[in-house]
Parts: sequence; structure tokens; C-alpha cells
Amino acid sequence: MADPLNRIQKIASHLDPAKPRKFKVALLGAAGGIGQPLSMLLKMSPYVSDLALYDVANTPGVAADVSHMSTAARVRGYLGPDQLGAALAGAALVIIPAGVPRKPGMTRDDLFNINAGIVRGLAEGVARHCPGAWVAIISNPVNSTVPIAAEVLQKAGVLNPAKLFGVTTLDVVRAEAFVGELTGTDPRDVHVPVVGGHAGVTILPLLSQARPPLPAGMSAEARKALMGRIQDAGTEVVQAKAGAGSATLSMAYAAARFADSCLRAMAGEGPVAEYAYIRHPPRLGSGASAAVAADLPYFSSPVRLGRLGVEEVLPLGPLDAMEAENFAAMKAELLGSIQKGVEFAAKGPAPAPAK
Ligand SMILES: NC(=O)C1=CN([C@@H]2O[C@H](COP(=O)(O)OP(=O)(O)OC[C@H]3O[C@@H](n4cnc5c(N)ncnc54)[C@H](O)[C@@H]3O)[C@@H](O)[C@H]2O)C=CC1
Ligand SMILES: O=C([O-])CC(=O)C(=O)O
Repeated sequence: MADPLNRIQKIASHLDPAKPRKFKVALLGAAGGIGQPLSMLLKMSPYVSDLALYDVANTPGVAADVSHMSTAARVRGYLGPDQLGAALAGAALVIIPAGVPRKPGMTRDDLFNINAGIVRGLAEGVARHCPGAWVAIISNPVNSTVPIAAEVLQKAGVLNPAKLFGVTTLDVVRAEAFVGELTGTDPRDVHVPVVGGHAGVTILPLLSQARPPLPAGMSAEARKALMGRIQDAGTEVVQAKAGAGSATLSMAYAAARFADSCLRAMAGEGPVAEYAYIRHPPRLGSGASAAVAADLPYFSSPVRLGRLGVEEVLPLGPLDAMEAENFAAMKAELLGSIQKGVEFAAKGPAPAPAK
């Protein structure tokens, strides 16, 4: 068990009293199924000085409601494109869950036609109003929306791949929950790397690296079924909600956890270990990550976050036969989704000017 005094000293040695420890966070899509509970969780964060809640509908009510919580973060609501600039100005972290969710029978890619344009417009706003911010994209299909945002930021000359993330934390959270249930362990003590992308076969849980390990007697079929459950967990929720949307509460939990990692890293408490869908290489990484990058320009990877964003991309570690087979199977789909996003950003109609 870590010595708490050592931990405090380690944190203190990273802290620079001249550097800020609280930050403005802008949440775009704040009135939605994810946005509302995430607003509440962000209002509880000790790292948030200002919480800007932006949406095209209903933000005055959400902001009024959340602002009555007796925590320190100052809350303001922003409604519609005319107020996007004010919501973003000064933001250190922008979280984007804006867009439509799936209904039963749809794939995440079926959301592309609507959500691609939404993310492009909001990324334009980031480029104009807070070009140095960290940007965390939740809107699906994440495998394509992150490349779209990257292209928009690149065109504007402000892309820093170390600060652009697709949020895949929900996949990690689910793997922790399911492995915890299976092994009778508190999920907070479970560690399962989940890499790749955020749709079906592109979600690759590395169960061979699970801690605690899966039961020794677990059959290959049972391991495959567990991998399949993690990959299809989003669909499990979509079907259970039967037309009323997709995961919102577990996603808000996952996004709050990812935001906490980003803010702790910004505050100088790094290195903070995370998984996120990033453009490779955000920095010159290890040999292993460079090898991944050669084939797949975007990949959800184990990373270490510091003040400047992704400071290190860690190797994936050894894959067993089932994982290696899945890795090979994901490549074509992931590359296709990345290409679709890049082409959309390059060829699509010019976005409406962000205000
Ligand atoms: N990355 C992940 O692991 C997950 C991603 N998602 C995705 O998150 C997205 C949001 O899901 P929900 O919150 O359930 O949907 P929702 O429909 O409940 O909320 C979306 C919100 O976005 C707002 N919005 C639409 N266009 C906008 C714009 N141009 N600017 C600002 N706000 C805008 C809507 O007014 C609405 O309040 C979906 O695309 C969903 O697929 C959902 C769960 C997990
Ligand atoms: O499945 C969906 O459409 C929403 C999502 O990304 C998830 O729950 O992982």
C-alpha cells in the first residue's frame, strides 16, 4: 500500500504555487442526457473554478439548477451559437457530448451524418475562442469525430495532438465493473487496459493483462464472451432503454473521471495514467506506440498526462492470441472510420461561422 505521506510529498514536489490549480471548463451539449449529470459532477470538482454550460436548448434551466449546489465552481449557462464564443473564452478544458444518441438497431456510424457537422462547428469555435484548450470528445462516432476535430484545428493552425482526446473511459469503466463482478473484487481495485477505438470490434479489452487476473479455470469461450460483452455494452444499454437513448449516467461518471485526470495533470499532479483515443504520435513516443501509429493514425492508448497534455504514450504490452486476432480484425474498420472523418472535414461544406 502506498505511503500517504510519500504521496503527499510527491504531489507537493510537482506543485508550483505560481501555476493555477483551478480551471474554467466548458461543457458543450450540457443540457442533454450526458450533459446534465456531467454538469452536476463537474460542479463538485475542486479543480473547476468556472463551469460554462453551453447547448442549443435548455441551458438556462440546467445552469440555474446546478448553480444552487453548495460547491465553489461558478456556473453560467450559454444558449445558442451567439453565445458559444463567451462559453469558450478562457476555457482550459472543453468537453463535447453534443449530438444525437443511438436508437435500437443503429450503429454508432449511423450518427455520423448529424454529429459530424455538429462536432466540426464546435471545433471551429474552439479554434477561434480557446485554441490552447484541452478538448475531450464524447460525441459518436468517436472513431470519426476526433479526426474531424483534428482536421478543423489543423486547418486553423492550432492543432496540438497532445491535447485532443476521444473519451473511451466508459469502455475501461465497463471492463472494471464486469471483471470486478466476475472476480468478486471491488471494481475500484480492478485494472483492465482497453485500447483501440470506440465501436464494436475496435474496442479491445486486454483481458490477459487484467488485475486481478481472470480465474485460471475460465474457458476460452467464457473469455471471448466477456470480451464481446465489453465491446457490445453500449448496445446493451441502447436496447434496455428501448428508444430512449444510450448510456448517459455511466457515461457522465466516466467523463467526470476523465476530466478529473485532465485537470489533475494540468494542476501539476502528474503524471496521471489514462486511456484515450488520440492522434499518434502526440509526442515522439516509445517504439511500441510508434509501431501502432505507423498503421493507425488514431488509436486509444495508455498514456501519461502532464501539464502539457499527453506526455508519454505507453506500449500496449503483450497480447494473447485472442487479442492479437481482434487487433488484426479491427484495423480495417478503424482506418475506414478515420478516413471518413478526415474526408468529411476536407470536402464537406464550409461550416457556419462560429460566434
Ligand atoms: N464516447 C462515449 O463513450 C459515449 C458517447 N455517447 C454519445 O454522446 C452523444 C450525446 O449523447 P446524449 O447526451 O445521450 O444525447 P442527448 O440527445 O440527450 O443530448 C445531446 C445534447 O446535445 C445538444 N446539441 C445538439 N446540437 C448541438 C450543438 N450544435 N451545440 C451544442 N449542443 C448541441 C442537444 O441540444 C442535447 O442537449 C451522442 O452522440 C452519443 O452517441 C454516448 C455514450 C457514451
Ligand atoms: O452505444 C452508444 O451508442 C453510446 C456509447 O458510445 C456507449 O454507450 O458506449
